[in-house]
Amino acid sequence: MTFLIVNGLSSRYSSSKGPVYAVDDVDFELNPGESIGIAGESACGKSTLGLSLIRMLSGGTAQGTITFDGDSILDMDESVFNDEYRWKKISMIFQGAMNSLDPVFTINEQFIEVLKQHNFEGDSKQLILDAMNSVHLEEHVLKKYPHELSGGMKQRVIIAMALLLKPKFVIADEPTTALDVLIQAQIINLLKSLKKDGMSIMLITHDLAVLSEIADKIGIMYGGQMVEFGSSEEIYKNPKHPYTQGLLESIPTLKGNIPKYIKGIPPSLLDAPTQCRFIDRCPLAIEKCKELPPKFKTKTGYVRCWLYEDEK
Ligand SMILES: Nc1ncnc2c1ncn2[C@@H]1O[C@H](COP(=O)(O)OP(=O)(O)OP(=O)(O)O)[C@@H](O)[C@H]1O
Repeated sequence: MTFLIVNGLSSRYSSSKGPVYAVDDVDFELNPGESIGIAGESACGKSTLGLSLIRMLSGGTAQGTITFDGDSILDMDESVFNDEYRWKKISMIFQGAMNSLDPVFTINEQFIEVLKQHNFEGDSKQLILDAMNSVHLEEHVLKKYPHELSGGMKQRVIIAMALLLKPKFVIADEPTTALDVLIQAQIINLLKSLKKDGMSIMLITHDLAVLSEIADKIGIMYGGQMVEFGSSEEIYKNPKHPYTQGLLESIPTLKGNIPKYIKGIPPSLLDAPTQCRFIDRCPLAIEKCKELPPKFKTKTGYVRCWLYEDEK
């Protein structure tokens, strides 16, 4: 029983240098209450994937199919999507949003403004209190201005804003970046408790270690493609793609393993994918990798790597 099915999703931006292949042919699906972690290096298309799901790509277009609760959301009129989906069923915590709180308004005024923008008619006070409650912030915080709050509290306010209309799916784009480690742990615990209450989360991060706490499934992005997708258990215990293996080996462990790093730089997204995106950095590359690998099925998902061709 899936509630979200993403199939062949490709998102492109136009730029002065030509199209940017920011997301290329991505598939994944989620069951109710399941959460997915999206990991990968900077500029590999993680935010673009999230923005495509909430239809907020600026300067870009998305193709393929996204089915949410049985509706094909890329085919919907913008007004229908806005009235019925955006913020109500699918919401997003944008990267760096805590720095965009308006310094001249109290937190309560900013909540009310958000509700106004959504044409909300109803008991706004109760809705705001519910959202504050779900992020464990006390009512008195509503009277404060952003500069009176710590970074962790501001991030909670941003999460509360995303939860205001009680969506069932929240995309959290790097919600712990720029917070110190203790606050990071608090925010991750908060996301965990939201998940426990039944919310599905897409957690976008470049930090694979953070994902283990939240994600039931993981998608590893590289050069705009999801090069591996599967259950988090499979990805952590039996990573298949050499890039996933490299990412996992780059995490420092308490056992004292020396973290390895992946040499080289990611490909330019200005070039359309015609061969394996990882070919220049892959220690296991073979001749066949000059062809674009399809998605080979794994136990719980797929891997885009020719090394798994025989396991079809
Ligand atoms: N509005 C835009 N117009 C043109 N290109 C864009 C636009 N937004 C992003 N890009 C490009 O698309 C590619 C993917 O960017 P994206 O922000 O999705 O990556 P990311 O994995 O989220 O990176 P980060 O971890 O640094 O946030 C990058 O090459 C980026 O420069």
